[in-house]
Amino acid sequence: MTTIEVRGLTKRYGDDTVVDDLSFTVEPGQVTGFLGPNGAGKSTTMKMVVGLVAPTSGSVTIGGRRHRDLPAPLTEVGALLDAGAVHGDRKAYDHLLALAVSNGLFRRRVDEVLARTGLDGVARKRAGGFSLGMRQRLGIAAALLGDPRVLIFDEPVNGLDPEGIRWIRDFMRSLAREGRAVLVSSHLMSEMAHTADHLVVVGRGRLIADTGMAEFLHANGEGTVLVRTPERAAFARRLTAAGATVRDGLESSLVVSGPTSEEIGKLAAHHDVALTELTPRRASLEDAFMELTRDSVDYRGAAA
Ligand SMILES: Nc1ncnc2c1ncn2[C@@H]1O[C@H](COP(=O)(O)OP(=O)(O)OP(=O)(O)O)[C@@H](O)[C@H]1O
Repeated sequence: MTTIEVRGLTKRYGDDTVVDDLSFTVEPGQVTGFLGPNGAGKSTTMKMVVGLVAPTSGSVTIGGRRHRDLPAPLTEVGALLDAGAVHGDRKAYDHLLALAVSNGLFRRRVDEVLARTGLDGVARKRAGGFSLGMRQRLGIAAALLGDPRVLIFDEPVNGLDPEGIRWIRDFMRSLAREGRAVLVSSHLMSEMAHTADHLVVVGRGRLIADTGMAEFLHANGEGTVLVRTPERAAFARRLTAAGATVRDGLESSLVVSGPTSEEIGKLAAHHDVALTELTPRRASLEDAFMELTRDSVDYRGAAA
């Protein structure tokens, strides 16, 4: 199983430290969301993974080896870094064929990746006429040419319409289900909530959080239930006796974790307690992310 191991990774441009002693691991079989505000150093880190930028110090390895030591890099790691980087006058098929041939890959992979990304119908069309969504698919097709175990995508859904976003999300999930390690960057928490199993959050080049998605959701309120009742103290005791964890919420409410809202409703009915509110809470991920990165946003609007 191939992982990406980032250890003490640092990049300085002059006096600016844009990636600062970053360490994390991207595990196979899951989507790792790489999240941070604009300018946090995500793209620079991804470029260091694939050897396009040299680290000032620290290391990044793929399956234990640095990118420059991989004998056939495209068969180990595929990357979508900039979807615009395709010759506009080249046909999709020819673009992929040139990449395959120059990297010693089988020609049949071109047809395979075109089919997998749904581009077989436009393979003989010039990439210059492609929509942004189709250019993204072509970039993904190129990343998949060597059938690599590790894939990295830099802001793949930026600028796409809802259908394009849905397609990319589902596609990344299917790559992870095949046991590949998938690293995808975004500056939108809401995007990650739909896609990632694991989260690596950065701000000003530094690691802010490295956590499972489920843990992150739970820590930020997902799975709790807001309860209001005129018999607040008595019902809180009943809930605690039934094994729930109860804390005081705003405006005389109770925030209950453990049981579902249905179980809480049944417990109330059983003890003849009137409830005036019973609301399962959804975590506000965007709020949680803003809170996490509050001190590391470079340029904030005047209203913030
Ligand atoms: N070649 C370079 N020379 C000097 N500074 C650079 C260079 N490349 C990136 N930077 C700076 O490094 C910082 C991090 O940039 P980077 O693109 O890695 O961030 P990012 O998290 O991907 O942000 P975004 O979401 O805006 O792309 C920025 O302040 C950027 O201006």
